[in-house]
Amino acid sequence: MIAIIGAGRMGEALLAGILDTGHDPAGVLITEARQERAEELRERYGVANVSAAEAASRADTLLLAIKPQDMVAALNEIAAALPPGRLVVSVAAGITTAVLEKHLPPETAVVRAMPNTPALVGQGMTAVAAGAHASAEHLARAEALLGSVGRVLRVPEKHMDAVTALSGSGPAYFYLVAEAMIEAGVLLGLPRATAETLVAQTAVGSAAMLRDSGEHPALLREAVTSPGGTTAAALRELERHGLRSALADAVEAAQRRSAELSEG
Ligand SMILES: NC(=O)C1=CN([C@@H]2O[C@H](COP(=O)(O)OP(=O)(O)OC[C@H]3O[C@@H](n4cnc5c(N)ncnc54)[C@H](O)[C@@H]3O)[C@@H](O)[C@H]2O)C=CC1
Ligand SMILES: O=C(O)[C@@H]1CCC=N1
Repeated sequence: MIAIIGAGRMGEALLAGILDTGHDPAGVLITEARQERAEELRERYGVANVSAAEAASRADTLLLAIKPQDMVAALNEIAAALPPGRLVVSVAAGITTAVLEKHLPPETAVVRAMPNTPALVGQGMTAVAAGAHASAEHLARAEALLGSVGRVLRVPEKHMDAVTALSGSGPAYFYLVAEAMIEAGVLLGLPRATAETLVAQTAVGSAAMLRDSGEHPALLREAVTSPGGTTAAALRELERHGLRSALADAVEAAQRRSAELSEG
């Protein structure tokens, strides 16, 4: 039995992805504080909403997808009812395995994970790091669960804030670029629906080449850039407006924020 504690945006992405892989909804519980949200998910996915204590006592694996600011309160509720031998996986930004362990019964196996919302469509990217009491079997169990909704990479825990900044928040950067490109297409006079289709499929195609061709992105970009052509004219403007340094500053800010969240 799996329990997802906190079924907001990330919790739902994981829930939907896990069910899509053929997991029986009867084997998944949710614990969601907002009643109307719990009801919506029950209707959509057929999963039951139970108290944190019931989730802790019935599920072998607890997946915590609540905000970092709500984490300690939720851990205290779970800790009171958690039998030995359970696996607790947290996807909260900035919450270290040490903090999780401190608020759970001694020796509890914890895994810190950082997924992203494309898990909803089975294309997630998750990084995992084991806590002090998580065995190889626990880590493998967390990897199998998160691997059902995309790719999984093991990282040292010290890299988790950087991972959060890059792949955890990363989808938002791509969506912002997509949004801006669609608006630019509309500015050029394209119908909005046309611009949306052009941008979405260009994103999908570019992402597939980036992942599957084995080529460095710089080479893929060069292949689009004809001498004296349109792409070179566009790229010069992107460089002039500081796209690279904007991204470097952005991921640094995200990493800092992730580190701040661990301070409570
Ligand atoms: N949204 C994203 O792209 C990603 C989010 N995360 C992490 O996932 C966590 C959740 O983020 P979001 O889904 O964006 O936030 P959200 O606000 O959409 O979801 C949090 C949910 O938890 C519920 N909740 C709060 N306290 C609770 C409690 N004690 N018991 C049961 N339910 C409770 C809230 O009602 C809400 O539905 C955060 O820790 C975030 O760092 C990690 C990776 C990506
Ligand atoms: O914005 C956030 O804090 C969460 C963590 C990574 C993506 N969303």
